[in-house]
Amino acid sequence: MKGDSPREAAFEVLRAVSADDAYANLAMPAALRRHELRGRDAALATELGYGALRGQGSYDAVIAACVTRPIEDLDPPLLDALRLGAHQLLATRVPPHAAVSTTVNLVRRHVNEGAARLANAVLRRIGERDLDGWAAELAPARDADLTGYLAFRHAHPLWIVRALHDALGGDDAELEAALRADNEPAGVTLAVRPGRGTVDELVESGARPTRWSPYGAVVESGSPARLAAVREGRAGVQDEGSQLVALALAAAPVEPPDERWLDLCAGPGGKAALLAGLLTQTGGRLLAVEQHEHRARLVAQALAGDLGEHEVLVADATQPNWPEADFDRVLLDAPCTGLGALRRRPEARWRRRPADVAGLRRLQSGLLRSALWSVRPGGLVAYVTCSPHLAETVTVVDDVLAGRSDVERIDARPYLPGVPDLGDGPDVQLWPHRHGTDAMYLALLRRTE
Ligand SMILES: C[S@@+](CC[C@H](N)C(=O)[O-])C[C@H]1O[C@@H](n2cnc3c(N)ncnc32)[C@H](O)[C@@H]1O
Repeated sequence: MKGDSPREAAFEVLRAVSADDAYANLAMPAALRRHELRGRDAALATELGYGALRGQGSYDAVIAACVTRPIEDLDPPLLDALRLGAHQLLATRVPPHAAVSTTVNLVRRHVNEGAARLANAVLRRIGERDLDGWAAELAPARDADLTGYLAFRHAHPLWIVRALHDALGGDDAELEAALRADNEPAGVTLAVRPGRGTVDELVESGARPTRWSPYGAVVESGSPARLAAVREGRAGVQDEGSQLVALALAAAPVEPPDERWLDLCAGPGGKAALLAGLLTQTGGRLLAVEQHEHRARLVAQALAGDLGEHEVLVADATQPNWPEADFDRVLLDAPCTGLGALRRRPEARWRRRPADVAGLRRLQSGLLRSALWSVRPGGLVAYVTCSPHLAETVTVVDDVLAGRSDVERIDARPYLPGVPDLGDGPDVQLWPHRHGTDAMYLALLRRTE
């Protein structure tokens, strides 16, 4: 049993995701702890579990081609085990006989002997082709329908492939690179709280500095909680793209005074902590607003050791209860589909629905109006999403600015110094395949009157 603990852990995570709607990035660490997995065993469990979840749509199509009944009629634990087996056969270097026998054993333990026999037959059929072979059999032809082919080959729902295609301006080669990057595990990036922690300290503990953010460092292996700076609140987990967009808001010029900053959607507080740290150095005050009480508590925790003035307010930011035009800089890190962070959330692509976009877009527009209402003439608003979907990015900003003459869209690119491949501006779209960051979007807006 002990030797197979990585597969047990991966299987438990798949079960938690499909039966209980769990988030894999929370379920996996818990499963690793339960099975006391570390080092290579933990890495194997994570690769198998996350890989099976990322590839689920395509693996289900392959499994469906190898069984005679609809896959919805399969016992759910059997289906999850088959997904785990399909991933090992089609996307890892696990020898096929090991992929089959370990999966069959899982099914025997968790379902029954009859299901184990079925699993054995299905997995042998799956192993008759590699992923390209299955794509040739099940996906549209690459030449006839590129997005349909890529959706299968790189395991993304078609609507997401289309959204990324549009956001990349229709560049087919880049689209494939973007899809591939979503399937690459992302390292854990930390941000030090300015004035409280230093990147040198993280580097001395084995992390490597991020390429562009002067506050970031990447932890290649092990839990970040082992670092004293993280345990003591002087650094926190934050993607480099998130750091860069918050830093851009802080770097763009504003005529003094420049001392009242607002974070409209602050939970869980990563960007608020970065902004509060910067404000401590120049003197100023941060108001961090968050609608959900439990997330507001996380913001308060993130800001706990901050030496500057700050306040955390639980409120709906579409209904501001603070004075109009009272802030010099406003960050709106809007709730979004999260399509820019798919590499960190293995199951998210199959859970999100295209219908989510319209509701979010309405909320994003309402929040952006509040942000512009809150900022004083001459002040700046950063509209940020961790999604590159045009309906959540450029379109929201275009819609809200339409017919308004009191807001100027400024070129955000100079405020991400050194970052290459930022396109024609004025907005910035970061990409995992170009920048190694999450796909953060940033529009910088100045109130002119
Ligand atoms: C993308 S997250 C923000 C991430 C955060 N800026 C960070 O760096 O840690 C969006 C947040 O907005 C909050 N939110 C959603 N609707 C809101 C509203 N109407 N007013 C205030 N906060 C809202 C969500 O609860 C969520 O915590």
